Amino acid sequence: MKDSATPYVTADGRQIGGVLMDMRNITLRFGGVEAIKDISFDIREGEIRAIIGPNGAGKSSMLNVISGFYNPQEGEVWFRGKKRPPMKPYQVARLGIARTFQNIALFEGMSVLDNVMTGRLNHMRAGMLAQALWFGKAEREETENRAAVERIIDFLEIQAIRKTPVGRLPYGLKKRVELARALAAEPKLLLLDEPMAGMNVEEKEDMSRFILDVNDEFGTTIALIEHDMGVVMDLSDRVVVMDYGRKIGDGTPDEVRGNQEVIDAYLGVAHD
Ligand SMILES: Nc1ncnc2c1ncn2[C@@H]1O[C@H](COP(=O)(O)OP(=O)(O)OP(=O)(O)O)[C@@H](O)[C@H]1O
Repeated sequence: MKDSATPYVTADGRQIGGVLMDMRNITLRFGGVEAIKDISFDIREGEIRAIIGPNGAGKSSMLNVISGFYNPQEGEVWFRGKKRPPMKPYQVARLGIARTFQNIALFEGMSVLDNVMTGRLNHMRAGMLAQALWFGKAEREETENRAAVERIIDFLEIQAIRKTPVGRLPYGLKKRVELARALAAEPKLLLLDEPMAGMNVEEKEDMSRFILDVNDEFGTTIALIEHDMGVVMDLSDRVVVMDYGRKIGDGTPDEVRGNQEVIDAYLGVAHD
């Protein structure tokens, strides 16, 4: 089965490797509220992994633990075979974890190109003075960064709007620019917070295709939270189901669909 760490090839020919991220017995509290209760799951290299659950289940909290926004009171976060100590989000980003946000977080007055360039900040090493004087290493780095960003802009088919200020774009395209910016960081793990929220059917289809293409083309491991069940079941290799801060299901879309506790949670069956 796919729970062991043995690499395998999916039905559509994608390579799934060993464990990339391992969440072990995570508990997160806000005062008296236990948003996450002793949850363990892993994310494997090359996988598309979804976290689903009814409102208030703890999904955003979990994504925020993965991205370093919250540090859990209990449990361990392992990334690329190493236990990750409590960190700030920018330190987590440097480890190779990038994310998008539920409420788009772009610079509205800046062009698409400049927004995507901000995703490269972790790849800019030359000092400020060298950059200001524009020579040597700084110049090489700038050329490399521009080339990487242009590749992503082409890949996500946003060439036509590269000079447009983000504030003027329709919602679906802003979401795509946010994806581009996260990809510009060349992450090992890409976190998507409700990538389809607020989109129409056509925009959802486009976004689904881009998520699959990113995973396939760049081999990026993806973890996402999403409310649209059809999308989740179509895209994901495995799904974690949360309810009231607990994990109530974990497996392939088919396994999760057949899980009675999951069905009850979604139908709103009362808890004891
Ligand atoms: N910063 C916070 N302070 C206090 N309580 C919080 C905070 N963030 C989340 N919670 C609580 O933790 C629980 C889980 O919330 P969370 O937002 O993680 O759920 P969710 O599954 O993402 O919900 P939704 O689908 O509605 O976004 C809820 O009871 C929520 O009220």
